Amino acid sequence: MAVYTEVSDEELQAFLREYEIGEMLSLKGIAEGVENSNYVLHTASGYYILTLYEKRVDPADLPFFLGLMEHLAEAGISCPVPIKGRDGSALRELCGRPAAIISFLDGLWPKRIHPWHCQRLGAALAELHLAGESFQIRRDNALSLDGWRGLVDTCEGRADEIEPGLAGLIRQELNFLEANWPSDLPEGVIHADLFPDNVFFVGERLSGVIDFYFACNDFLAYEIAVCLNAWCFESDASTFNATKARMLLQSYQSVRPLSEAELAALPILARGSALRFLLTRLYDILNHPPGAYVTPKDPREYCRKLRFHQLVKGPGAYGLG
Ligand SMILES: Nc1ncnc2c1ncn2[C@@H]1O[C@H](COP(=O)(O)OP(=O)(O)O)[C@@H](O)[C@H]1O
Ligand SMILES: N[C@@H](CCOP(=O)(O)O)C(=O)O
Repeated sequence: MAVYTEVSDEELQAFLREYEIGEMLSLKGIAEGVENSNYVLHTASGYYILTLYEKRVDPADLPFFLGLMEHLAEAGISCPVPIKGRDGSALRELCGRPAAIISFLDGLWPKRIHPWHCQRLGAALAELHLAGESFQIRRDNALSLDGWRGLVDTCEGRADEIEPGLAGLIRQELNFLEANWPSDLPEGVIHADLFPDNVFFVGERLSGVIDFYFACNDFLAYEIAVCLNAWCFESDASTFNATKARMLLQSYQSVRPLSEAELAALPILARGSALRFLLTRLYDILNHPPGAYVTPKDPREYCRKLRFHQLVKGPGAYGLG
């Protein structure tokens, strides 16, 4: 359950006086999510999402996240739009936390992934990458190579509690990635957490993308690798579904063709992406406060995905060629 901060009726009413979105009708906490406190807010003018940004979000990054959503929505990407108050600002404070209201997106995230989901995702991702080209603010990816080293240093002492041999796996993989990580691929704004729970569908139409709170500048092809991991494995997390990957890659390339260098880099980018989610999940499970509402995600899923990519010889393994 992701409601860390409770909001009283009085606090909410005072907060809403800063907006022109009508009288408050109801406020309901949202159980899903990990990072922030999210509520569905119903007012006389419709439904919205109220987010209170919790301690893992650096307030200095919020203008990037909110500005990006506004920029992408203006460019025609279906994503939440930050709602501005009477003073023209979308970012203010509630219950001692930075807080914002964003528009509500219709749709449901897919619990079971079919190849057609991956096809819709590929084109939407490429459109997002193109729309991000003209966004002026920059945010480096704190969860790329440098960040991974910090997480390995913090976690490796207790990693074998989760799976025997895990400490060795992550140390060796980090060494490999540090020696081989590409340096000259096309960069741009990426969502960086484009998992199925952040992509909504209405029927077979992709209705929108949410949760831009990891967005940053990085290799565009790294984002594709994140999606290959999050969308294209079967539920055992070891069996890779090359049909889903082909649908994703072909559809992406129908909007933004990938260079030879980007295609050749996919296996190492997929290894890096697997290590990134392995490490953040490992950190979260090792530092999970007893009794906390949020259920930590399983890092071992990403060990299995990493082991798959370690055996990959080239991009053909992802359904191409
Ligand atoms: N703009 C939105 N429209 C509709 N539902 C949303 C929207 N933003 C968030 N949600 C709901 O809130 C849940 C958690 O949001 P998310 O941004 O993923 O949280 P967190 O960043 O804490 O992980 C989502 O799974 C979805 O159900
Ligand atoms: N997608 C990450 C966790 C981040 O959670 P989200 O609810 O903010 O998408 C993972 O699966 O490890």
